[in-house]
Order: sequence, then structure tokens, then C-alpha cells
Amino acid sequence: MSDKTVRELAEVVKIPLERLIVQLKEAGLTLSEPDDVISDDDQMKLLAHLRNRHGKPTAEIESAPRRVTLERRKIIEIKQPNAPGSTQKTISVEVRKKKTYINPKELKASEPEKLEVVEEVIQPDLSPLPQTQTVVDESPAPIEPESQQPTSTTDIIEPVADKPVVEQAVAPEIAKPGLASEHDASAIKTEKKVKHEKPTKLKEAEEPKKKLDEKERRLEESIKRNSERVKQLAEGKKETLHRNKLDDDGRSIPRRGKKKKTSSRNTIQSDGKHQFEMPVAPIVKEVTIPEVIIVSDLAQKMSVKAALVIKQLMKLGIMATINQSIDQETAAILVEEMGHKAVMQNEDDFEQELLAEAQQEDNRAAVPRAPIVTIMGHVDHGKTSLLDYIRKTRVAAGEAGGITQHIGAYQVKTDHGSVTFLDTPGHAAFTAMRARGADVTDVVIVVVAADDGVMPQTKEAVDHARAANVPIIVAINKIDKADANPEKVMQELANINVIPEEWGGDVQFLKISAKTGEGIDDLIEALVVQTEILELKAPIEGAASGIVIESRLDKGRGAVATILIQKGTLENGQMVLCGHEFGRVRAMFNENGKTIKEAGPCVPVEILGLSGTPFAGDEFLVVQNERIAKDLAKHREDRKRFSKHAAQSASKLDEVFSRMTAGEIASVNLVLKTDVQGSLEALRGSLVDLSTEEVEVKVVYGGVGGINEGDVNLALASNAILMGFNVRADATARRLIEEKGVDLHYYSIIYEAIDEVKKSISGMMAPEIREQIVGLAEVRDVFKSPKFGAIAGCMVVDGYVKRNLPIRVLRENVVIYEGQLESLRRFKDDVAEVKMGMDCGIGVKNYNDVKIGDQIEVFERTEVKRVL
Ligand SMILES: Nc1nc2c(ncn2[C@@H]2O[C@H](COP(=O)(O)OP(=O)(O)OP(=O)(O)O)[C@@H](O)[C@H]2O)c(=O)[nH]1
Repeated sequence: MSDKTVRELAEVVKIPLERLIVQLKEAGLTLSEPDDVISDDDQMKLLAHLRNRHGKPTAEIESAPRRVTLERRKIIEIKQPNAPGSTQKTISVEVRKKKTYINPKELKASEPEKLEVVEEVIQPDLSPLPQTQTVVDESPAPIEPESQQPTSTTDIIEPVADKPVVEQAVAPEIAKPGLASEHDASAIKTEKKVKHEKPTKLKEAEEPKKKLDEKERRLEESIKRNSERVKQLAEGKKETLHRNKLDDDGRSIPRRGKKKKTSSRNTIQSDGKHQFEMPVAPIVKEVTIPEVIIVSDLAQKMSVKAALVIKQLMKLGIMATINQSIDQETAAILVEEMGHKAVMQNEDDFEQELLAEAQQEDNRAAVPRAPIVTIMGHVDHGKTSLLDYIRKTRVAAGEAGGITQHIGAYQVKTDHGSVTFLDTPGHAAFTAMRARGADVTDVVIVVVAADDGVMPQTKEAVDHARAANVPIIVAINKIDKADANPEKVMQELANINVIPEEWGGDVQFLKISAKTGEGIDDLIEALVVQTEILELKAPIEGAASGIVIESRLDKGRGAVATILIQKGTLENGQMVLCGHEFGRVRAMFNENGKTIKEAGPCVPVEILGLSGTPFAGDEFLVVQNERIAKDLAKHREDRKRFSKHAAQSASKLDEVFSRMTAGEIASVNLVLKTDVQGSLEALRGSLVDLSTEEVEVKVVYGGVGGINEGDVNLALASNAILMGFNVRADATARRLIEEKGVDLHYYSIIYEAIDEVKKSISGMMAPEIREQIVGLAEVRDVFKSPKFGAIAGCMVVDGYVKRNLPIRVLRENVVIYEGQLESLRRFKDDVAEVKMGMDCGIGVKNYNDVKIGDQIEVFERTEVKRVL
């Protein structure tokens, strides 16, 4: 309020001038002229008078609020450019305006400073944090132009979410007083509640600078507090993210889907620092090491670069490339060297673990099943003819339009049940399967031609069947022939301990003709009877498992495998694992090429859908989980690739005693090959006589002639030691022996062989004189030399020939002479050594009977200490 004339006041309050003059008079004021000046005090007096007249005491005016505060809120949005590379960000900011109106009288009293600062710091509510975003101090939003005139204003700009508070004080203005009219008085009452300031506030107002400093300090504190809180929240979030990214073992697992750039590595905190913290102590990892591991895989397991592993390997004296595999022991040393913990992993454990996961416990009910039959016999005795006859007459019957095809096995239906035949005749295939661990055959049919009698391979077949502990049925074939003599065949078989039932033995003998079909029904009948004796059973329900009979790659259909189901039922579409191959069964066919949807025990089926061609003899099983199938297939593949000598389980003569005492073996199995029948019988008898109470010496097979692939397979299948008496292994057999680690011993004196086996079972083996064949030369021509006698023109086909080393002359893999070299020449020059792939002339000392096709074996003798 300010001094005015009476007229002016009448205009302001909008009442007639005369009426105002009367009111002034009533109020006891001496103002009667329109131009008289009415002071503020007078205006207040007039106001008091008017209030009194309307029944309101003057005290009320006195106690009227001296200060009125108005608040306003407004939310504005600020566009904030963020860190380089990231998108622009919108920040919502709440602006709070506070206006305080103060009675001018009070202000007068607070001279010289007409200022009051009202402070209020409002903590922004930061929880919950809506999103992780970089928090930056916001500059205050422009403040609206003031339409009113507050005595004091404090604007509080508050971020809506995670923004710090910024306050801005605006210089106060003095409110204009209302007029002393009745109308004005009510206006003053309602709109401008004037209130006297408290003495303390007034005191504060006297020190506005101090207050501002204080405000600034508090503001700073507030910002600090908020940023601290934001930091904590961000930290918490980071931790949660990190935890989510870790698996149970604490290893980092990659995030699925699109990679976001907001990884913890790239997150910048409000204070601009990266959140990554350097580990303060070395991290010790548990590194599982399989039997063989590739350098790069090992590096990955230790979370180091492959170059570092290669460097460490160099320090250990091993030169390896990134893709090279190193053995378990080396890897373990390296892991320990690098400060981690090596955990040796047994490959079998891994496989067992996965298999256990894949297979449920086998407590399924077993039902009678068909026998699985293999046909063996000497060459041309009629094995194939017999199989063909049975298939032709039995399989195609009732399968109108069916295309009979060779799928490696087929099933025959009889009145008494079914019989499954394996379509790979011969003991070689049978033993090869067994060597691979597949004992599928239940019964062996030994075919003997009635006109030919028992031949060497007949005996082999009997031995192989016996080694496998499989019952035999003898089929005396070709009885339609005029010169057929079944009695002679029976006699010869009885000589090798295959006694016919009618002679009191336990073997069924059937007279058949694969040509006319005579006796074949009886043969099948005999098979069914044998099955009943064997009580063959298999579960029909549940996941299928069995053996791969054969496999091939078909141009149009891909990998095709014939499998024989041994347990359960195989259904179309199931995931199967076959050796190191796996896949979903796309289609299934029976032996007639007919599509089938499911197959039970003893049914041979052809399946499509495998990742590749498995080996004959590989085990197949249905795996519910594709991941396990894949893992196992890969594991087997790796194992095959890395460990060529995986089959180290083959028995070794020098291990006999230790394995015997450890209770691992109760018998020493031998496969014996000799140069002549006489030495075979002598050796066999002497060796079997070595059997003691603790250990039995068994000759699982004894034969005459060089050692062939079949012998090696038999040794493998029966965990036997191979012995060659004056005979050698042929090239294929040698390869297999080396690959599978079969223990092979050559002898030329019977006593030596007996002595060695004796010592091995008594654990007293003397230092072994180990012979190592260092070279082999083939005789391509023979010349006569007056000085040296017969000179063999040779080609060195393996290793090397050394002049001073002992040699043996072999004819058809049988040793015919052992001695020394007389001369070794190349183009008329005497030489000390000739390497593989070179021609040379060899003169054998005191031996002139060398012939084209003979082989000259060069060997070295070394003494090896026995370790038991
Ligand atoms: N007369 C007559 N001949 C037969 C009989 N069985 C087979 N043959 C003949 O004997 C020969 C050999 O028969 P295969 O069935 O090939 O003999 P295999 O045992 O399979 O011979 P390999 O496969 O070489 O081991 C063929 O010419 C047949 O025709 C038979 O019962 N009677």
C-alpha cells in the first residue's frame, strides 16, 4: 500500500467519493476533501473501522498471516546429448516454484535488506530406478516469467527420477498492499494472506549471503548423495547382470540373442569411470584334461591365449602348434605350471556318464526272441548257397512284389518262431565283428561239404565258434552229390572234438542240400530247438539298442546302415547314435525294401538319416536327447582320431602275472600259428600243461601257416596273445597288430616259447631279448655268382637292410632259414645299408636255395628289462 488521495482511493475500491468521505469521518479521520492525501496508516485505520462495523475485531487484522507461500509444479523435458555413439536422451525434469508473499510492514521492519530466502531441498525419489542410464547434472530449465510479484521466490528444479536437484533462487519482489476499502480488505484476506515474519527468519534474512552459501553447500551435498545412490543402484544392477551371466560353475556364459553394446565392459558410470575391476589375486581354475587335448582347447580352458600355451610347452621342450594334440600327462604338467589345477578325465568315465544319462535303467520285461545265426565253413562248401536258398524260399514268401535285397541280415519266419541270419558268411567276418566287441551270434552253423570233408577252414570255424562260446550246429551239405560221404564228415569232426548227438555228443548234425533244399526245413527246426535250449530273451518295450551289421554311402539316400535290433523297439523319427555317427531315423526298410515304421528285437532293418557311415560291429542305441547323441558321437570321433592305440587292453605276455595277481584274469589265452602240424600239436600240448590252480593256459586257436588278419581279430576278440612259431604275420595282419597293440611273439625253438609262458605266469620273467624286425626285402630275381653262390636280386619293401644284422628267409610267411648275410651290394658296390624302395643284391651265408618270391627279414635283438 502507498499514500493516495481520497479520490484515488475511491476509484481504486470503486465506491462513490462521498461515501468514502463519510466512512473516513466515521473512522474518526479528518479527511473530508477529495484531494486530501490518505496515508497508509489512515488506510489501515479505515480498514479496522470497517471490520469493526462488520463485527470483526481489529486483532484479527493484526494476526492475519504475514506471509503467504504459493507452490507450483511443472514437468518439462530436456533433450540431452549423451556419450559419443549413443542415442540422444530425454530427461524429465520437475520444476517446483515456490512464491512467498510477505507483509511490507514486516519488510520495513527488516531494513536494510528487503529479502527473504526460503529454502527447501527436496530429495528426489530415486527408487525404483527406471532404467540404467548415465546420469548427468542437468542445467535448470528456463523459469517462467513472473506474472505475480512475490516477495520471495524459490524455484526447485527436481529431476523426476534419477536427477539431482538444482535450486534456483529468484530475487523477491515486494507485494503491493491492497486498499483499505471493505472490498479490498476481503480481497487481501483471501488472496494475500499477509503474515508477520518470525524474528529468526528475519535474522536469517539479514544474512542472505551466508544463506546462499549454505544453500550451495547443501545443494552440492544433495548432488553428491544422489550420484552416490545412483552409483550404488548401477552397481547393484551390474552385479545382477553379472550373476545372470554366470553359470553354476562361475564360468561366463555368452548371452543369447543380439549382442548389446551395453555390456559391463562398456558401461560408464556417472563419474565417468569404467566398472571393470582388475582381479587382485590370480584365478586358479580347475582344468579337466581328457586323454588327448588340442593346444587351442587347453588354452581356452585356462582362459589364456594359445600362444602362451605354446610358449610354455616350448619351455617344457615340446614344440607344438595350435592345432596339435598333446597327451594328458603333458597337459597336466603344463596346467600345473601355469598355476591351475589339473583334473584328469577318463574318457570312459565321460562316455559312461553320457550313456547313463542317455539310457534308463534296464529293468524291462524280457520276452523270448529269435536266434541270430552265422554260417561258417570251408571255401566252396556251400555257405552262400545255403543262405540264398533260405532267403529265396522263406523271406520272399508272402511278401508279394517285395524286392529281395542283401542288407547284411534277414529274418525267416517258421511255424515255431523266427530265425535271423547274418548274411556275411565265414569266420573272418564273424571274428572281425567280435574283435569290435559285437557278440551278436547265438548259434553258428558249420557247413561241411559231404564230398570234401573237414578242411582247414572247417577247423578254424569250429575254433572261432568255440572261442566265442557259441553253440554249433553242423550242416553236412551237398548230400545230393553221388560222392557224398556224411559218415566220413562226422568222423572227422569227432576227431576235432565235435561229437554228434547220435554218437553221444552235444552237437546237432543235419544232412542238407543247398541245391535241392533237402533237409533245410529240418535245419531251421533244429535252430528253433537250439533257441529253446538257450532260452534267448530280449525286452520288446522301450528304447532300442543293437549292432550295426553293415553300412554304405548311397548316392541318393546318403548314409545307409543295416542294424540289428537286440533290445527294445526302434521307431521312425527317433534319434540314434551308431558308433561315432548319429542322426534321426528318416526312414526304415526291411530286407524286402518295404518301408516299416517300427522294428523289434532280432529284426534287421536298413535305416536312413545318419550323419555318416558307422562301422560294422558298432553299437547303436536310441538317445532321447540330441545334444547327448552329438556329444557322444563327437567324443568317439575325437577318440578315434587321437588315440590310435586305444585298444591297448589286449593281453600282454609280460603283464600276465600282474593281471593274474590283481585278480583281473584267470586264464592266459593264446592264438598259436606254426609252420607245421607237428610243432603245433607239440606246442599246444606243452602250453596247456602249464596251467596251474591260479591260471589256466588256453590255446583258443591253433593253426598252421602265416599269421593273417583273422588270427589277429581272434586274438583281439578273445583277449589272446599271438604266438608265431617259425611263421610271420602278413602285411594286413602286421598293420592290425600295430594299430590294436596286440602282443605278438615269434619263436623258433619250442622250449623258448614254453619257458616264456611259464615265466610269465610265475612272475619271474627274465630280461626279455626282444626282437625287432628292422627291414624286409622281397626276392625279385636270383643270380648265380661263382664267388658267393646264389645272389638274390631284392627290393627293400620295408625299413632297411643292414649288412651285419641277422636275417631270416621266409617263404609264404614261414621261416625257412635263419642266418647271416654274406654280401650286400648295390650296383656292384659293397654297401653297409640299403633303405626302403631301393634294389640290392643279397647273398645269404651258407644258403643257396633262395627263390623268387621269398622274403628276407632283417632283425635286431635287444635286451629289455621286464617290469612287473
Ligand atoms: N551239388 C551241390 N552243389 C552245391 C550245393 N551247395 C553249393 N553247391 C555248389 O558249390 C559251389 C560253392 O558254393 P558256395 O555257396 O559259393 O560256397 P561258399 O562256401 O559260399 O564259398 P565261398 O563264398 O567261396 O566261401 C557252387 O558252385 C554251388 O553251386 C549242394 O548242396 N549241392
